[in-house]
Amino acid sequence: MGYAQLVIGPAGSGKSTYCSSLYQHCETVGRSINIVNLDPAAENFDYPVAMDIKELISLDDVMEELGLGPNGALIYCMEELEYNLDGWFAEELENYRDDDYLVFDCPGQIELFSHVPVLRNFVEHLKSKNFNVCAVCLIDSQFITDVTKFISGCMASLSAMVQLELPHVNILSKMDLVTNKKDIEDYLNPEPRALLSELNQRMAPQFLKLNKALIELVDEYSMVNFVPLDLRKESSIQYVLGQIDNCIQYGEDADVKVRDFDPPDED
Ligand SMILES: Nc1nc2c(ncn2[C@@H]2O[C@H](COP(=O)(O)OP(=O)(O)OP(=O)(O)O)[C@@H](O)[C@H]2O)c(=O)[nH]1
Ligand SMILES: [Mg+2]
Repeated sequence: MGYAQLVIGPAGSGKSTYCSSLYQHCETVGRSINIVNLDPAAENFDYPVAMDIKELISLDDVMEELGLGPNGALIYCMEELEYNLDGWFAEELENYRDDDYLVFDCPGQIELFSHVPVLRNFVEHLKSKNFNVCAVCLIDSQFITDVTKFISGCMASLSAMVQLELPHVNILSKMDLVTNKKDIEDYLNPEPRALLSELNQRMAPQFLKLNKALIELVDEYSMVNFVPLDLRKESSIQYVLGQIDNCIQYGEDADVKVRDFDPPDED
């Protein structure tokens, strides 16, 4: 059984920075982790790249040779990855053992969840190779400043959830930039009724029914569950990682192993 995180979220939400902080954290605690770059446009990396989609295809080449714009070229690159799941990707994957832990740093384009089934098929492929996969969805805390933005963040996350059908950990990134913690706390574990009344105040009267439906949706899908992440704090990274590990049952077998080899009491 392998373990994998699929790190997703809007452009600039902090995915690559999260991956590199996670890598450093794991170095510190002596845990093995492999970060994979799935962004064909990525240029600089703050983490050692275990696998790189750019070895398969690069965005610049596609834009130049096919005359596509950046978003079209990205879709083309990701479809190329899909086409090579049993070829290039399977060969790369063979370098990893059964219990290895992979973290996929994805591109930020929303089209990847809303338009094309690439990531979904990618996930199915990982599952067929016996990986336990979890989606790690980053939302920039700077965007969650009022109820309308909060709902919009929830919807983005929900659309990924529905497309990918994966266990999901929602993360509020860049907590170091939040000066007034109180503003954010209202959204970390919000009361649906409080959200609704706030939303109703913000919107014109004809939206009352829609607001109610939206809040119910968010509530029923348990979307109102964001874990704050402050990369300055080792304890925060550790907590987030713990939540994700839990999701993919990482460490449960290891626990059993440790118990099996417990030395007998000496006295
Ligand atoms: N203050 C602060 N800045 C951050 C944090 N995480 C990311 N950033 C900054 O936000 C910007 C975007 O971060 P990235 O990690 O490149 O975001 P990304 O989601 O990988 O972006 P794309 O790959 O373009 O989709 C960079 O300038 C980062 O330095 C954080 O926790 N705190
Ligand atoms: Mg990135």
